[in-house]
Amino acid sequence: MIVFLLAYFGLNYLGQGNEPTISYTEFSREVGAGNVATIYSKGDAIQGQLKSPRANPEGGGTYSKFRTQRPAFATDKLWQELSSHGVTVTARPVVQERSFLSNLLISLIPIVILAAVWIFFARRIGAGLGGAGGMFGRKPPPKPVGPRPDSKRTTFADVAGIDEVKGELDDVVDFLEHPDAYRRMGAKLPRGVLLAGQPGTGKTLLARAVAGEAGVPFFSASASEFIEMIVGVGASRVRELFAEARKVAPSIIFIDEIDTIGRARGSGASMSGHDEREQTLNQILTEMDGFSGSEGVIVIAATNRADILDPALTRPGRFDRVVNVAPPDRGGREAILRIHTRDIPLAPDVDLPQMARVTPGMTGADLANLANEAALLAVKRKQDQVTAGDLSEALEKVQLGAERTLVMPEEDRRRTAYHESGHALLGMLQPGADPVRKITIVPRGRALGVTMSTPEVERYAHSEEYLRGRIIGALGGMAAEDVVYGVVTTGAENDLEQVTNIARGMVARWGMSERVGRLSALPSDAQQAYGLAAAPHTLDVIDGEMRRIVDECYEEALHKLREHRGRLDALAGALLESETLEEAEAYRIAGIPRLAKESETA
Ligand SMILES: Nc1ncnc2c1ncn2[C@@H]1O[C@H](COP(=O)(O)OP(=O)(O)OP(=O)(O)O)[C@@H](O)[C@H]1O
Ligand SMILES: [Zn+2]
Repeated sequence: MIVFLLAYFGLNYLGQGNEPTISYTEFSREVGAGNVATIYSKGDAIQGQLKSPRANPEGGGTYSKFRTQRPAFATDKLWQELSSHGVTVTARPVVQERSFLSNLLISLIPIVILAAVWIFFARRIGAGLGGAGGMFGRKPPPKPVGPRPDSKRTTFADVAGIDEVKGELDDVVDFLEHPDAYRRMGAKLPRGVLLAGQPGTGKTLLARAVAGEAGVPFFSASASEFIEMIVGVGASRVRELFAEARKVAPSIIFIDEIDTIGRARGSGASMSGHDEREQTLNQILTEMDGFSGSEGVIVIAATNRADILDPALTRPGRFDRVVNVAPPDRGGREAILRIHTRDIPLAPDVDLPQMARVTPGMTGADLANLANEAALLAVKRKQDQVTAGDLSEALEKVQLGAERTLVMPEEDRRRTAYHESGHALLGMLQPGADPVRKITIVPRGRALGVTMSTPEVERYAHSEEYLRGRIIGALGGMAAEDVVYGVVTTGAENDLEQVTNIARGMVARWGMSERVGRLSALPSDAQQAYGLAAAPHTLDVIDGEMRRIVDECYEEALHKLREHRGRLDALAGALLESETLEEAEAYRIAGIPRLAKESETA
């Protein structure tokens, strides 16, 4: 672009000033002699070109280009004379006696106009007409990727290691397959499904597989595409996208990176582009609200920042189903490796279970990449099979090339395994506590691991003993690190938040502290509105009581974990091995009978 500009400017500027200025008389003589081919005039200034060159009056050589000035007294006879001698007259402004700068500016004008027109049309074409508006990196509007005969369609068989997630999408598939059956029953269907999970966990793949399973067209767009555009276009593209999808319903619309337009308003949005974002988001919401619910268009959106999404997005009737897509555990990684080595001839020494063992933390995309790198190595070495050596070399390469640490350091895994085992073990030991459903050290979101326990039946009132049990369980992670390593890490932030909330409730809201008494000691918002606030002295007492409860619970947690150290080690070891333990397995490994059943009736 720069090169083009200079060349254009240079030509224009250097092209003048060479020609001599001749007298008007001489000019008339040349006209009379029939030797003038062309003239340009502006006002009284004339530039022209002779048919055959003349000797230069101002110096040596000859000239054929010239300039002259028409005297004010020249009459219109000139015109007659010119025409009678067949002179081609072109009237047009001539650049003359201008500064370097104004010449430059004038030279730029046509380019600026051209560029503006160019951009305008490129965008128009790209935005609306389905043409090739690729000049500015814009993608053409999404075309449905339906079941095409030439390409293999993606199905659930192509997705591995995230079986629970597939299960959650089964009914979406069923609905897309038999929309009429649902319609007849008057059943309302999910309109939007939000897939939340870190990059590379297979969200796009999953959405594609839902379409493939149901055999319906798949429209895919990335939310960031919408806001790259000039204002107003994002929303109209959304409108088109939905119109297209409705035409061929049942169908799926997939919107990747929904967080780029769906982040909560006012959360770090830049000033520019803000409107466009909001308009586009509103258009999506409007389209979804406009669904009658039985049209058969399902919107699947993906994000790796579910935490920053505008709550408007997850309201009922919109993306009201949120499905978390976590990275795979060991078994899952093995299954994914199998899928991605389906078409690769493997040498007998390849041990996929072992590969799965040494790749904790890797996502499906990482593993697909790993398999491909190994195949590339084998080709380079002219082997006809991929060997275990290729795979481990590929692993090294993939890890070196990655920006983030793909494989969690063993040190962190061990610590996480103990942390989660601490939560779980105390949950299992505590009479009356909610049963432990699942323990995992597969990181999700910002958590390095998760221990889930949910009540068998919904409880509406909690005893003091139950609440203390919850606090002890929540402190269990920290306590386990304390017992095993003698130091604690930052991994317990969330746990402490929970602990604090429960303790505050016990002391200040539920009358479970002798010293504070049966007072609602921390005013609710409503009470504050009436000017009711706790006395400073009361706040001190509350603080002291909360500390006392939490300290007592922590002592008990430490005590119990020391007492049951063997169980703690067993759980942590099993977690390191398989990364995820389901309820029955967890209780078996800890050697604890499930107590939950009896206590639930209490
Ligand atoms: N669970 C899985 N099973 C099989 N292959 C997987 C799985 N997860 C990811 N992959 C492989 O990784 C590729 C990339 O995954 P995909 O694009 O679906 O991830 P994503 O979660 O949508 O990532 P992003 O957030 O970066 O868009 C897939 O095309 C597939 O080859
Ligand atoms: Zn924890």
